[in-house]
Formats: sequence, structure tokens, C-alpha cells
Amino acid sequence: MTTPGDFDALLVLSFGGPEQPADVRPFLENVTRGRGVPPERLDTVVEHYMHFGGVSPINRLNRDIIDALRVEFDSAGVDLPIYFGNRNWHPMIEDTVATMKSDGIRNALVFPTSAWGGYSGCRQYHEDIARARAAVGDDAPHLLKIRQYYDHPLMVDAFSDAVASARATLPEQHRAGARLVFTAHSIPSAADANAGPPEDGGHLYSRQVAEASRLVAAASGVDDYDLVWQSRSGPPQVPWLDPDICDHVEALSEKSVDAVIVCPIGFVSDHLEVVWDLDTEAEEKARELGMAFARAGTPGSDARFPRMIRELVDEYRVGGRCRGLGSVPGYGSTLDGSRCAVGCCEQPTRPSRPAAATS
Ligand SMILES: CC1=C(CCC(=O)O)c2cc3nc(cc4[nH]c(cc5[nH]c(cc1n2)c(C)c5CCC(=O)O)c(CCC(=O)O)c4C)C(CCC(=O)O)=C3C
Ligand SMILES: [Fe+2]
Repeated sequence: MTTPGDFDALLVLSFGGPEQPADVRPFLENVTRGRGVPPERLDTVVEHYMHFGGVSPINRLNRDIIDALRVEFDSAGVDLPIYFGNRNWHPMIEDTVATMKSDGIRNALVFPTSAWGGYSGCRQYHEDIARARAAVGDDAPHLLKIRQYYDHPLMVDAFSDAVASARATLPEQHRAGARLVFTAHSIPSAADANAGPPEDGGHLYSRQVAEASRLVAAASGVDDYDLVWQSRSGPPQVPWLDPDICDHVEALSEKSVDAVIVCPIGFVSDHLEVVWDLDTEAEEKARELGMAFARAGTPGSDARFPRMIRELVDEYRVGGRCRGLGSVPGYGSTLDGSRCAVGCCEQPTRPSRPAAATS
């Protein structure tokens, strides 16, 4: 047995996205298998990807993060190889873990590109880890997932600088008064209610998102702001976290707000949910209503992001300090895909088909 701190690799684990038009359907089938997403919604999302030539930016952005992390590791003397695997598209985590095994890796850390608790943001990554290890069979490397890092000071700083840069792109007369609006991926309200260890009271995802928004707003010197949600995909009769970003832009316009800064607090990089749902849909909505619009950047491309990953790795590798500014707890660090606690981030049962025969 290796000792807990004795790691021999880092696996960067992400969501995955298509890299050519032929990938789009099979990718979406992987994402939505068994999840009760209506087929009409899938057709719409296919079109979103096709607007970008059937290529999501997400894999390239993750490879950029890994390149920057290599430089950070080398300059800090962290001698770990870095692997890349995804839940939904190539490089698939199963293939990556097989490669790690054949390279002789025994005991790796896993950095997830989601900072959050909840089923989609945390537990599903544990499931990916367990599935990949099972697929690889005997002698699969041990995989220890890094904790939720929603309130890491380097991420908060990167977001608040991005808010300042976005503000600076607005026409002069709108800069001081622009409304700051945070947005994160919506999830079913029932999934949010179950998020976190049951004894912690639930709603861990929305509490962490609210806390991260509060921290970034405070670092930006803003005390009045909004938190909204985006990219919902469930059937309309199932409640998800709301309001939706586009509805909110409309509501602000009715209150005579004439400029917004949208900060995608729920995302690490400018992947499709950001470049479509915000830069295309929300921005169009704002323009239609005559509002000035600026979208803050995501932290993945900020130099502080690889530093944050290195600090997180050092917490496990050498007992480095665990930094976090928030008062909502972070969980999510377990070995080989085990749960944080009994019932943690339980996936509520969903209708397999919308409005299925309830007579
Ligand atoms: C909390 C959360 C995060 C943040 C945490 C994390 O980063 O992990 C996130 C990230 C992302 N979500 C992404 C894409 C999609 N999410 C979908 C569907 C869903 N997301 C959900 C939640 C989340 N999603 C949920 C509850 C569903 C319903 C189906 C289900 O219960 O699983 C669908 C299906 C079609 C549709 O949109 O309806 C797609 C295509 C991409 C990649 C974009 C690209 O390709 O660049 C990324 C980074
Ligand atoms: Fe998603």
C-alpha cells in the first residue's frame, strides 16, 4: 500500500464536448441517457452546437488549462504527470484510466472542473471515477477526488477582476450603475434539495453558488446584485432553479435598468453554455431591450487558475493549507468514487418521459 500523500499523477476530469459535427448527437446521447430530457430539447441543443460548427470549445480550453498547469507544476517542482479524461466525450475517463494503469500509475489525485457540490457537479464525477475503475478492472489506480473549491480565494479574485474588466467595456455612462448579475447552471429543484450530506440540510449547490456570488460581489465592491440560473433542460412541468437569465434581463428592463454585467459564476471556462446561452441568447435579449451588456470572463484562462489547482494538489500531497473564504462547507473529496456520506447528493427519481400517463 502507498501512503495517502504518495501521489504519482493528477487526472483532470471534465464534462467533455464534441470536436466535430458528427460527434454532436452521440455526445448528447451520452449526456442525457436515462435523464428524462425531452427529445425536443435535444434538437434545440444540437442546433446550438451547430452554430459553432459542431465543436464545443470545452476540450481545447481544458487542454489549455493543462498546458498552463504543466508550467506551474514544473516551476513549483511538482513532479506529477497530468492526464485528461471526460465524462461524456473523448478522451473518455475509462480510456484515460486504462492508459494510467498501463503507465504504472497507482495512486492519483483527481481535479474536477466543477467547483460545486450536488449530483451533477460532484457525485456524478464520483460515479465516473467508480465506473472507470471498474472498467479497467484489477490493479486500477486509486483515484482521490479533490474537494469542492467554490470559495477558493484565487478563483474569487479571478472572477472579481473579470467583473472589473467587463465593466470597463461598457459605455462610460453605464459603468458605475450597471446591474451585476451572477448566473450558474440550473438544476432540478429536487436535486438541489438533496445536494450535500443530509445532515447538512440540503441545497448545498445553490448555497455554494450564492456564497461564491456574495464573495465576488464583495471583492468587486458591489453590495446590490442578483443571482439567476441558466440552461435548464428538463420538461416544463418539473421545477428547476429559477429565474432564468433571459427572463431576468427582461424583468430588469421593466424596472428601467439599462445596463447589465453578467458573471458566469457557475462555470470555469467559456464553454458552450457560456458562449451560446449568455453571449448569444442573453446578449441578444439585452440588445433588443436597448440595454448595454457585458459578460465577465471565466477563471479558467486566468493565470491564477493553475496556481489554485497547484495549491489544491499541495493540500493532499504535502498537507498544504486549505484556503476558502466562504462559510458554506465544501465536501466532495473521497477515494475511488465512494460517497461523501450516506444519501449525499442523491439523484431524485425523475420521470423517464415527460408527463407520462398519469390518468
Ligand atoms: C450543475 C451543472 C454544471 C456545472 C458543473 C460541471 O461543470 O460539471 C454543468 C456543466 C455543463 N453542462 C454542459 C452541457 C450539457 N448539460 C446538459 C444537461 C444538464 N446539465 C446539468 C447540470 C450541470 N451542467 C443538468 C442537471 C442537466 C440535465 C441532464 C442531467 O441531469 O444530466 C446537457 C444536455 C442538453 C441540455 O442542455 O438540455 C448538455 C449538452 C457542459 C459542456 C458544454 C460544452 O459542450 O461546451 C458543461 C460544462
Ligand atoms: Fe449541463
